[in-house]
Amino acid sequence: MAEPVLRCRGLGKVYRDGSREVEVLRNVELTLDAGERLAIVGASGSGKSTLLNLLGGLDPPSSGSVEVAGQSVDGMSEKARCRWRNRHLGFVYQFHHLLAEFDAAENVAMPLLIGGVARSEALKRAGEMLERVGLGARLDHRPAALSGGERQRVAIARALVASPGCVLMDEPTGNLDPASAERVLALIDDLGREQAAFIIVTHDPAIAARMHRTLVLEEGHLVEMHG
Ligand SMILES: Nc1ncnc2c1ncn2[C@@H]1O[C@H](COP(=O)(O)OP(=O)(O)OP(=O)(O)O)[C@@H](O)[C@H]1O
Repeated sequence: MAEPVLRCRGLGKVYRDGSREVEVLRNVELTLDAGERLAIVGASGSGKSTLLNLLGGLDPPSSGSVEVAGQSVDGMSEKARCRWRNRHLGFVYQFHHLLAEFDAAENVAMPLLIGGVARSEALKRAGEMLERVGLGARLDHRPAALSGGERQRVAIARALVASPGCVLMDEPTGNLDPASAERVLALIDDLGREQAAFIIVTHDPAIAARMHRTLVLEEGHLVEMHG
């Protein structure tokens, strides 16, 4: 049987704020198969962003483990973790997090450059990816010269350019008008069919309905959504 793209076991997160402890995640179990598209929903403050940060190795869990492509992040050095993240994961955040001083093609090329691909090849592949997201005419525009929807499409191109097994998205359309949001979602449908598994955090039931499976975070537990 094929190995899952991502698996977490007994995942827990407690934030300590002075003498106060907030237990945000409790014993979260999740298995994501290749090509699977999963929505995570839950009330504001239920821990969705926290979970995504743990899954992406951006923040350490208080308990439990995360494995991506069969490899656990536990105990990795910072450098090894960055390499692991760059190789296996793509990220799309609510706010694009593009680098202001680089143009669209350079931003998209970044995961390839970090992964050791030569600059000319990286920029060529970035250009092809931007073409695919409908931004072939914007390669040399810096983020400030792009609309919100265009920036988000650049961020999606960047997340996918190195063909990661898994893409983590935190409210990727939360910040967009309905027409731009639809364009971004159509792109996720399209690109998702071809390659990566996706986990998308969303408040929007209509977006969740487009995924294969929806899980809800409730009182720290991740459970199947019913009805
Ligand atoms: N660094 C931190 N220190 C202390 N508490 C935190 C920290 N980060 C998040 N929290 C708390 O953890 C809980 C979960 O936050 P998180 O941002 O993961 O929720 P969310 O479901 O993504 O919310 P939203 O939908 O509003 O973005 C919240 O109660 C928040 O206040």
